[in-house]
Amino acid sequence: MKITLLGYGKMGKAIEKVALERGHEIVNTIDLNNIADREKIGESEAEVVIEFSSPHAAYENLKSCMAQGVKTVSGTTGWLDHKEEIEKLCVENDAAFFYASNYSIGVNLFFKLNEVLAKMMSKHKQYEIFTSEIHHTEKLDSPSGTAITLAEGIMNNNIQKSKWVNNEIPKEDEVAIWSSREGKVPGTHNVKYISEIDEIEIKHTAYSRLGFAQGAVIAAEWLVDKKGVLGMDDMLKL
Ligand SMILES: NC(=O)C1=CN([C@@H]2O[C@H](COP(=O)(O)OP(=O)(O)OC[C@H]3O[C@@H](n4cnc5c(N)ncnc54)[C@H](OP(=O)(O)O)[C@@H]3O)[C@@H](O)[C@H]2O)C=CC1
Ligand SMILES: O=C(O)C1=N[C@H](C(=O)O)C[C@H](O)C1
Repeated sequence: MKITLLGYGKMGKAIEKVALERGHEIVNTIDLNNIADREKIGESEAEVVIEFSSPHAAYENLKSCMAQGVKTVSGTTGWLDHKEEIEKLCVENDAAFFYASNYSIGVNLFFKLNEVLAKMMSKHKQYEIFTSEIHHTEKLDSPSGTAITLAEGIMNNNIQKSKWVNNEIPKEDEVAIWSSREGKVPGTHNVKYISEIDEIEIKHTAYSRLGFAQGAVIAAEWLVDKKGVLGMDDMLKL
């Protein structure tokens, strides 16, 4: 498969390594230095674009890919206010758009576990919900996209919770996300239910970026013969 990487930082480089190991070809890597290439992806030999850039750049990158009808896998976080618009452009231009806040298979199992636990715990009001995420100090957005997906999983399964707040004391209808930035941590997420007498905790710890990169390449392999708006639930059918 011929791949263009849009965004060539820590994730772009990890994805390149996995893609080459799986026998794919990287036909271009685009970052700020050669951003003009972005407008020509549709005419290039790339069969799929993998976009991991930065929260302020993703919207323009994805608008361009969709307008060109390009099949695109994106993992960039912190831009999701525009997601519906990108999905609409995808359909209008007969493109393909695959998005996940986290491409790790383990995290996607953890998302399902979180939903099941949230449903179970919604009947046990003596437990307070506490979610947290820890990432490396270079991370630009807060809270992490993964923490937002976890909070949404809780809200969808507990009618008492209707929004999330970051690093502030939650009101009764809010899910608290506590975010911190430490050293080179690849990504740690935690959901706790705390009562006066005990606590229940589920936790996912990424040891490196390998799981994110593998998941993104597997998503690209899956997307290459598809069209429309797709995600991990469509691919993994967990
Ligand atoms: N969904 C998932 O599974 C995962 C998602 N992520 C997310 O992916 C994103 C990238 O993470 P990471 O690789 O660690 O970040 P980095 O900061 O290491 O890399 C970002 C790269 O994007 C480049 N860039 C900036 N603006 C543009 C632009 N307009 N077009 C193309 N490239 C651009 C940067 O270039 P320059 O250095 O010149 O600014 C840099 O090379 C983040 O939002 C992060 O949260 C990360 C891991 C997993
Ligand atoms: O920026 C990162 O590094 C990561 N970002 C994603 C997020 O915001 O959830 C996924 C992963 O945790 C690593």
